[in-house]
Amino acid sequence: MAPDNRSMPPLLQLDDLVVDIPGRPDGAALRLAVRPGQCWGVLGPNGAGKSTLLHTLAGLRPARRGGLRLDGHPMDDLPRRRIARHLGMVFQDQQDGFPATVLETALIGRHPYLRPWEMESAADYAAAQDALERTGLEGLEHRPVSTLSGGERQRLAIATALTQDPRVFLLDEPTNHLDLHHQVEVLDIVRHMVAHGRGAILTMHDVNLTARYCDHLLLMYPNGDACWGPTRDMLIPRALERLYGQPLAVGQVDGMPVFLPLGTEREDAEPVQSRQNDLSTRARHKDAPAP
Ligand SMILES: Nc1ncnc2c1ncn2[C@@H]1O[C@H](COP(=O)(O)OP(=O)(O)OP(=O)(O)O)[C@@H](O)[C@H]1O
Repeated sequence: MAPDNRSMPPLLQLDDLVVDIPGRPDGAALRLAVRPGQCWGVLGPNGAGKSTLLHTLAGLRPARRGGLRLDGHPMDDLPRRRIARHLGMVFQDQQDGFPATVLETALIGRHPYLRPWEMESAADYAAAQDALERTGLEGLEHRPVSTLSGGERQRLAIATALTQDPRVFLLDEPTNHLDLHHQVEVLDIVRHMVAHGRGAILTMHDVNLTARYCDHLLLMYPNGDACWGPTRDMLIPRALERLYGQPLAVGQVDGMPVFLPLGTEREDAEPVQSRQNDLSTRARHKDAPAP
């Protein structure tokens, strides 16, 4: 049975945090806690403020109101190095700051643990190598990052965060640029880290993968509203339709809800309830034509 992590002290706590989205009135004050073993998915349409929230949680931009606590300590009181050991951020788009190889880039994850001018140790190299292997980048160690494909670059960003080994992973669209197999592989890695006592917050656009991998959801609406809670309580079709302004069909696969976007141009669009389909794998396999 999964441990009841509600009794564990939060790794990251949002105390009535209001994200500062330029030119917009105050949105909802977020009061939630990320505990060891929890994976939070942040869903919302383009421009709702998901990346801005993650940057705020990483301490890269100030909140408009409220505060953050790491392990119970106000983040404002903590030195940057301590924060960098606690929080690992993967950005939505990776920038090539300066020419570097794949291995050198993964090793950046060890910087919060090194003194100024200290060289990486054999253990640091081993951590980077292990992260590259876990993300399927072994063999590319000496390639310039500029030669990587979009998906390889995204996996390198995840590998760098794994090398950093933070307590909380802040991942801005971690499945960006990834094919289906690598999406699942990366989310399995996140799940593994979470199962080993880390916490994670992921912004995502794929509702179905989010529902499958995240045990908690935060829904961010474009008007600044937000709601959050355990995933099983949040997957309400009408709430998701309102979130995206998008009609959805709802089915089931292996006992999990599955949401499919419907065309918006149909005038005869039926209400959600009557569009529910049984997409269970057993039903599909039974009805599938013989190969
Ligand atoms: N530095 C800035 N100056 C002005 N506006 C900004 C700035 N940063 C973000 N914004 C605006 O804030 C809003 C929220 O942006 P954000 O990138 O957080 O949204 P998002 O939910 O992550 O979107 P997406 O799903 O498209 O990645 C957007 O309207 C964006 O244009």
